[in-house]
Amino acid sequence: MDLFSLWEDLVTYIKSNDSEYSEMFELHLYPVSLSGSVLTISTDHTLPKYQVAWLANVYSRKLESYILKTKNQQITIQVDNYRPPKITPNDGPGPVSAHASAKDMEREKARNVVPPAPSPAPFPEGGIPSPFPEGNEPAPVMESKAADPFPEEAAPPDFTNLKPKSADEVALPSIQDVAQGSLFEEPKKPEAKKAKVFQSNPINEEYTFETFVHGGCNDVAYSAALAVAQAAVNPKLTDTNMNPLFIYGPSGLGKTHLLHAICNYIHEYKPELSVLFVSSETFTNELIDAIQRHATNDFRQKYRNPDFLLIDDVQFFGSRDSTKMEIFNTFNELFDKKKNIIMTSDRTPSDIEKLEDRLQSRFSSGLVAPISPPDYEICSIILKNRAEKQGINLPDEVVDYIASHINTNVRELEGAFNSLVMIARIKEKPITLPFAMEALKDKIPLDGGNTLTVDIIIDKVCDRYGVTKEQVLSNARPKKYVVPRQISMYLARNLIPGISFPALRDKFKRKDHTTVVYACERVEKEIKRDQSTKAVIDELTKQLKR
Ligand SMILES: Nc1ncnc2c1ncn2[C@@H]1O[C@H](COP(=O)(O)OP(=O)(O)OP(=O)(O)O)[C@@H](O)[C@H]1O
Repeated sequence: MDLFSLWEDLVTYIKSNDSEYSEMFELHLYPVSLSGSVLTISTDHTLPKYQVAWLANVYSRKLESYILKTKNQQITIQVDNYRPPKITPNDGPGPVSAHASAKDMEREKARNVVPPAPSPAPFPEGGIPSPFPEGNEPAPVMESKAADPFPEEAAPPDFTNLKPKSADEVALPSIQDVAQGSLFEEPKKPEAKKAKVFQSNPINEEYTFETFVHGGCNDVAYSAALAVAQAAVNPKLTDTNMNPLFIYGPSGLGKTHLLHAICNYIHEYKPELSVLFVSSETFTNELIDAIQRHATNDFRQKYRNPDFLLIDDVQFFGSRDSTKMEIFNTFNELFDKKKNIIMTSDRTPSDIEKLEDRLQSRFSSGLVAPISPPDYEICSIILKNRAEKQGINLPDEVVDYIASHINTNVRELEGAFNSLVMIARIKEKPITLPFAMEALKDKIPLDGGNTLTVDIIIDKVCDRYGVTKEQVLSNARPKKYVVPRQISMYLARNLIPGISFPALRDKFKRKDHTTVVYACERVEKEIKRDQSTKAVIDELTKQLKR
């Protein structure tokens, strides 16, 4: 395998699988060397460090696993963030390991803040042609061991294998700008932590950026959350395009984890900032309480002053006028004061029917970042991390078995892992594949289980209500069709992990996905209001999950 055939292969892969990254790849990246099992990629100096970190920490892993799968070779990708010239020869960005932790990257940054100065060409003679126009080439980054504050870090990239290659021989892939313009600079931990400023919801210290496993399904949300937290530490990095940050996706995929991670990060690096983290329910309840006690000033004092307001599950915001008005005013005031607002929801702002238009547009005015169900790789890493943390010996075949069957909801994945560990402890048995299959048979049917589909759900509901599928899928308005139609929509949305409203719109042959949103909310309300509806839904759910 040589450098350029590997590179071309990666380019083809990126173009066909992640075409949205193509532009950035083409403009900013090029292969530098393939030395042993290390592929070094360089970025030009215009690529923000934040995106370099994303490339090094998120996307490289995906490329590595692609190489492993297709070429059966364990390659590590290093990203050399090529920066403009430096005044002193003592500083310079070393390669960012594809597996570097956030802390590693931060240390790397510390060596990288020096103004430009004229200096020699970036590559040794006979090396790869510079991607920069002649005369505009940035100078090389000089490393000096004596002055290196982090001598244990990896050596600079190996340029010895470089062969000349003209730019048009290499189609350059690019990485999409997932969190625009966030330059990544060194946060410094304060010497002594000040008093904790968190209010309301307690923060789980385990939920950090380090413990969040990220990849293609969640990297936009992860990167944006990290960027927001980093901007708190270094306000120069603040990107107003990301305020508010709105993270959405189905249940159990780590949205709340990311909110905790932001709080933990700020608390670690900038504890003097005030961070208020609440659920939408807390917000609504406190508002109602404040109105009843004639204490709305206290409420406003609390909610309109924090540097960061994080609100979880905003789809549950109440629909009272007073709540809507208060959210609107709180939002506007924080926004005007350039304070940060981060929200999560199980759907996009425009899909939250109860929200009036002006709130929907406020919530959508920053970055709306999706989280999708995890893929097999992410699930495997999460399982391995859990097992390692608890000192459990989880054989690879068990990891494979669980990750390939439960890979749509991390909460369920964790539940399966916890049950398995618990049963093994109670029975005092080692965890083997047959043991795991038996222990998890409620969660993973031994026959492999039928994958639940919208059609199966509709059939089951039709049986229950004595109507036909055609009637459910028609536009007929009699109640005897509307009820099973709405219940089918509700069950499909809740039992098929990751299914989106637009996908349900198509399955149910509706013109507009808001019909599905409305149906789900309607059924949710009915379940709360009416015990017999709840019983029917519970029964159908049980049958469908069998
Ligand atoms: N990518 C991930 N890496 C590590 N742990 C994760 C990841 N995604 C989710 N988890 C874990 O899964 C569990 C559920 O996550 P979380 O509560 O953040 O989900 P959520 O999207 O907020 O769900 P809901 O919408 O139901 O509130 C948590 O224990 C969380 O730490």
